[in-house]
Amino acid sequence: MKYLVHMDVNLPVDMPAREAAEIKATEKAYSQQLQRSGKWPEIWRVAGKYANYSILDVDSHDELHEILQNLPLFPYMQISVVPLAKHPSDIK
Ligand SMILES: O=C(O)C[C@H]1C=CC(=O)O1
Repeated sequence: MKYLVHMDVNLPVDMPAREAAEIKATEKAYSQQLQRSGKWPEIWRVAGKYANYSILDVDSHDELHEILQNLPLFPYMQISVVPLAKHPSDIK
């Protein structure tokens, strides 16, 4: 099951720089582990914003929720999810 996920990050302005750097590094490792596993096949930066559009490919709504909830930046994100169905004109 594929989902288009929009993540908009808003770190508190008073978060210490070291804490912000640590959380971003942990987030990157978590994201890259999921990319290697095939569950997070696409991630794109929204130009000019601390936001991304991603494709996640998982087995269930529950698995998607688990992955998103475990994002280290989850407490600082606005997330929206669009479930994707196959388009009838897709030739693949
Ligand atoms: O930078 C972001 O868009 C937020 C987050 C999502 C994956 C990752 O490595 O960081």
